Amino acid sequence: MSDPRRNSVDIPLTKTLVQLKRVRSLRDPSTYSLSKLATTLENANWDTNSINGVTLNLTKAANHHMNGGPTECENNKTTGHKTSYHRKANVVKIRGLNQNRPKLVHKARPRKSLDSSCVRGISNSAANQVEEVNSYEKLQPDIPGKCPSGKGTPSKKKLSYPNFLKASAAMSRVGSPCISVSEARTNGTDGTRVRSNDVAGSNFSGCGISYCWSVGSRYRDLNPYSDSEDLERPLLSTDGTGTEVTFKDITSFAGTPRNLSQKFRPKTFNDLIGLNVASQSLLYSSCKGKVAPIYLFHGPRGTGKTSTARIFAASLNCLSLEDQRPCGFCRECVLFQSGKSRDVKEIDGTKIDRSSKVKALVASASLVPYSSRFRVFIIDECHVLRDEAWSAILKSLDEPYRHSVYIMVTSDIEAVPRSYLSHCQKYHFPKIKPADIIYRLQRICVEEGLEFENDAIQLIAGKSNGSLRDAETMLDQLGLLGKQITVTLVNELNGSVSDDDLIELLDLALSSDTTNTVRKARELMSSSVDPLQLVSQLANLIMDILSGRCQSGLSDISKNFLGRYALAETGMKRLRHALKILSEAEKHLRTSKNQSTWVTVALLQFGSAESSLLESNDTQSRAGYCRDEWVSRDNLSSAICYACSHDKSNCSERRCRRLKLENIWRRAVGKCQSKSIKNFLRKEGYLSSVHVTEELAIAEVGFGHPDLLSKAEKIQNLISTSLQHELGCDVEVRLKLVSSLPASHDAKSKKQSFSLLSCSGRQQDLSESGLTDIDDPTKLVEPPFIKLGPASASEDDTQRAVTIKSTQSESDAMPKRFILQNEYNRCSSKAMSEDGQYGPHIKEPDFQPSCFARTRKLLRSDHAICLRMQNQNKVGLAVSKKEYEAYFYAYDPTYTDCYGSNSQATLSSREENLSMKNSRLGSMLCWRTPKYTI
Ligand SMILES: Nc1ncnc2c1ncn2[C@@H]1O[C@H](COP(=O)(O)OP(=O)(O)OP(=O)(O)O)[C@@H](O)[C@H]1O
Ligand SMILES: [Zn+2]
Repeated sequence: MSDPRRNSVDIPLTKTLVQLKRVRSLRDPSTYSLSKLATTLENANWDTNSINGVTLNLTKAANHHMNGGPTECENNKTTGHKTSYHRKANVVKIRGLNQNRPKLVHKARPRKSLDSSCVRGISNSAANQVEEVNSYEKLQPDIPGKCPSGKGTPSKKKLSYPNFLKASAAMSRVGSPCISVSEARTNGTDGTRVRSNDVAGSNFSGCGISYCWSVGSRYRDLNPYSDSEDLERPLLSTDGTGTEVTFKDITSFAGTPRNLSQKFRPKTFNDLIGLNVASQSLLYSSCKGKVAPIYLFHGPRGTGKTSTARIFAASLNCLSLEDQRPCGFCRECVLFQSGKSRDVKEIDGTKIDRSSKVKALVASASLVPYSSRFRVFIIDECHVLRDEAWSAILKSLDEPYRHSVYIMVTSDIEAVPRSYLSHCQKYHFPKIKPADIIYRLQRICVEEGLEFENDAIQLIAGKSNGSLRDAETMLDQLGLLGKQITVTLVNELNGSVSDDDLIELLDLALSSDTTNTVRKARELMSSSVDPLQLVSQLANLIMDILSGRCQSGLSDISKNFLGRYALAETGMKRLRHALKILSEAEKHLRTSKNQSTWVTVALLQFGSAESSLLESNDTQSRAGYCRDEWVSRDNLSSAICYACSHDKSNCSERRCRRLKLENIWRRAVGKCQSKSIKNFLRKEGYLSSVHVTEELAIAEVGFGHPDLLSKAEKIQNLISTSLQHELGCDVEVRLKLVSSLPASHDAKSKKQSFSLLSCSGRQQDLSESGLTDIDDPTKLVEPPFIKLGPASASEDDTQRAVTIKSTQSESDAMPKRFILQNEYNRCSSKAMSEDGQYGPHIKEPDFQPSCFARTRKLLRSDHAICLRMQNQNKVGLAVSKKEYEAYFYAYDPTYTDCYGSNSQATLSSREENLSMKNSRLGSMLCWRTPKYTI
């Protein structure tokens, strides 16, 4: 039967040789195996004078591989041309190249690699010798001390060179493993090879899949196992003088490793790092013969999927009876390691892009293995396979083929349709743990004689993001520098910031040192550090600190920082919050054109916003006190002032605040006309707190019994009027039931507890007694008190009060910590202007430390309040009725910038704490921060 491939038997050789010559010119002869053949070919003397063809004169070296090879190619049955392969002394003649050649070239192109005639000639003729040379003993390498297959003493037998060449020639059969129908039949008759099922039908004329096998250059470079036409070549002695080929020769033929990844590519399951489960399972599977038809290896890049697939493939075909498979010494292992196995194919998924190739693949899988137990197809990047390919492969699994195994490899399992996934036995390859990477890198350094700093290795491991290949590649690059591998070098190579620099920046940002934060951030980003990378590095650093992975090799300053933050709970909270800000900033960064600004803005939020969070946490922890402090007197016994967290004895305003409230109440009650009411209020009621905004004061008055409370409710207006007279502004009175009245609260010595949450940030505990000085109560309505809302506010509006507290002590300029405690959750405000920008009330905040009035004016609107800190700092708050949104805006004259803090302040109602969730304004304020620099 005619075999079309034979029409072109001589063409591919020419092409291959030309190709090899080209390759030779591109590749380093000392490192790339292909060039070894090319070197030989370079010495070839092409004689084109022959009318019938080309005479190829090979030098002695080149001629070696012909020894023992066949001398005649089989007849070309179609054309009648005789393609001879003469070996005469050092001259090999290839005949049969005639005038029809261009035509043949054209025809033959699609399956050029199938038809390298002379090598085919060799292999075909050598086919009968395969049995002879394929035996384990003949291929057994000389490896003293090793006991192959565990079968007694190690073989000392060396393969003689001619025999080896026979073997290699036999194994070097060029072309696809998929034979044509005719070939299959031909071979089938002598029992060397049969198709188990001719799935392609009688039309199938050769698989033509060598393109599939012949993986791209990447695979050719990296993969000695690929069944590409390049690798289908005879083995050559490098110097031409050798007469014996050892195991070493074979492995070296597979190619000198070009990088550390190749050099240290795992060869057994034991070599795999961090893949215990997968390794054990696959090893067991191959040892026990429980082999699934299709596997799927998935996971991030550089985690050993392809390596494992290869090891598994080798293990499946390993002849060893031991549990340690692949043994590395049996015939199959040697074939595999030398890249000569015909039964293990590595295919790039992108190459199976046509139905013809899919068919060819499936047809090929249906063939019985050449010499092994299984035909293994490793399909890399399987997520690019088309549905057609998947269906064909999966369908073929239904056929009774017991010998084909697919190992699908992908780093993007999401892209593989679920229906296909369920057919596969899946193995996940997780990111390699840093500790494992470090261990591996250290071992490589030792083996390669590289000097290294341990911290540098740790840094590399950290930067490799769980990819061992990335780590090895980085190490490779650093090793080229010929210096010791140091942290600085690693940072330079990666364009990253050192941990000391990062910590300095973090410290500045957390301590709200705006000027220096901006300066440092600029400095780092201008030194070619990508803003995104800076954010990512900062986030990683914080995570390291939070997870207790304190860095070694840091400067004293950095250690000091870690001592302050990593060991203190508050420090950890700050860091957590900073991390949150960074993660939000990262989202913006990806879409922003002005990334540096975003980074700076994020950094500037560390101090303020994080403080809000801290305070909010503090507040929540003592929420009962803050919300109902006038009810509960449990905290009276506490030695800590809840206003400033200082010892009560050090609280400077405590006593006078206490007296102020007592006297306000006393004088207000004194203004009542009715003596009985006067007595009732003086005896049964007490003023627990006053919250004063610009035009409204909210006074809370407590009574110890429900009956008393209901009685008081009847005279609420009277109480209100009295207080209005006393305070000089509208007063909203809130009557509360308290568990018990302070002991002899009407006496000077009574213990009365209330808290005054003022804009100064003082939650005043006025439980002290015995003070006689009475300040002018009107001072209470001045800052530090807060003014809420417009005078024209509706009654609903007047129900609202805002308390802003800072734990900052007066003497302490920074940091500011604000808490928003909001007793309302609705407001008829329009905090945002229509264009989505922040409202007119804060349009052009022109903050001057001394111009509180102006600030107030700027911030003031139906829905904004402003207040002044005792030390002249200002805080603006705008609220909206939407979703309890609240916008917090702060300015601190000790900073050069003003900045917004959005999401972390806590809006709390009496019943519940509501987290402020809106971030819009905060972002905008932050975004426009530079405008407000003064
Ligand atoms: N688990 C591992 N154990 C040992 N070496 C590993 C491991 N993972 C990766 N390597 C190293 O990385 C190199 C590349 O690994 P491999 O090609 O198997 O990764 P991969 O997961 O298939 O990557 P990709 O998805 O990018 O193809 C190996 O040569 C080896 O040096
Ligand atoms: Zn083996």
